[in-house]
Amino acid sequence: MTIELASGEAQLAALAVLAQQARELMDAVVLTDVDETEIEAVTAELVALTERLRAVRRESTLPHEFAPDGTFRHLGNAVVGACNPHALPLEVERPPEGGSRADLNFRPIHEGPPGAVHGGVTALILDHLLGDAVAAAGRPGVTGTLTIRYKRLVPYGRPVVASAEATRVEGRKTWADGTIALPDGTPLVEATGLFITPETWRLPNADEPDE
Ligand SMILES: CCCCCCCCCCCCCCCC(=O)SCCNC(=O)CCNC(=O)[C@H](O)C(C)(C)COP(=O)(O)OP(=O)(O)OC[C@H]1O[C@@H](n2cnc3c(N)ncnc32)[C@H](O)[C@@H]1OP(=O)(O)O
Repeated sequence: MTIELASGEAQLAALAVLAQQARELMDAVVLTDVDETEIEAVTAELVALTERLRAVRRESTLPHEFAPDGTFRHLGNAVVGACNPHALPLEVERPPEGGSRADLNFRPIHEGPPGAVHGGVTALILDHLLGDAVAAAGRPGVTGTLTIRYKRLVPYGRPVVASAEATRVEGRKTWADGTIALPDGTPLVEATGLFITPETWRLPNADEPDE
């Protein structure tokens, strides 16, 4: 059985709480050291819980939309979606001086090299943040290219700061730079991306170079 995507805000709020619990479950799974009997018992309970959630299904994840308060949101997004357990979720701010930034804390579930965050995970975060920065500059687009320079291992369990800004516009193409850094500003990962506004998103002045 499927239902329409339009859902009440109470259901979405409950779903966000469920997604957070699912994140805590994932964190518990990667760190648990209980014995195999307990693992099997928990697994059996999870099978039953999974089937309860599957009883009524959407046809796709929660969409890009405007919330009742007028803010734009994408609750099903893999990076920022409060209702998507895969999402950190990243809480992106747009400072008055421009660009985009987010305080974040990676977790053991994000491990790549021993004791550090997987490079694909930091690339995911920077892809989104650079994309948000070009959107904040009025040039929303999809990633054409993303270049990452890994300068130091990224720790999990410690606060880090991600930031990005649009740097150049040329027709439908917009470039952005970004970093993930320690709170003292020490850069850990740097990124440069080219974002392209698809023809179907055509902006009124998209063919006019801004420079
Ligand atoms: C409703 C939503 C609202 C959103 C509001 C904001 C929300 C808040 C922020 C969200 C932030 C999300 C951030 C995550 C963003 C992803 O992760 S998006 C997912 C990853 N990216 C993709 O899947 C893109 C897949 N590729 C495509 O869709 C198409 O190839 C593209 C990129 C739209 C280009 O197609 P096209 O428009 O047909 O391009 P085309 O006319 O051939 O070329 C145009 C120009 O771009 C160049 N170009 C084309 N492709 C490339 C490329 N890959 N590399 C370099 N140059 C290229 C061409 O050389 C050409 O250059 P010029 O000759 O004009 O100098």
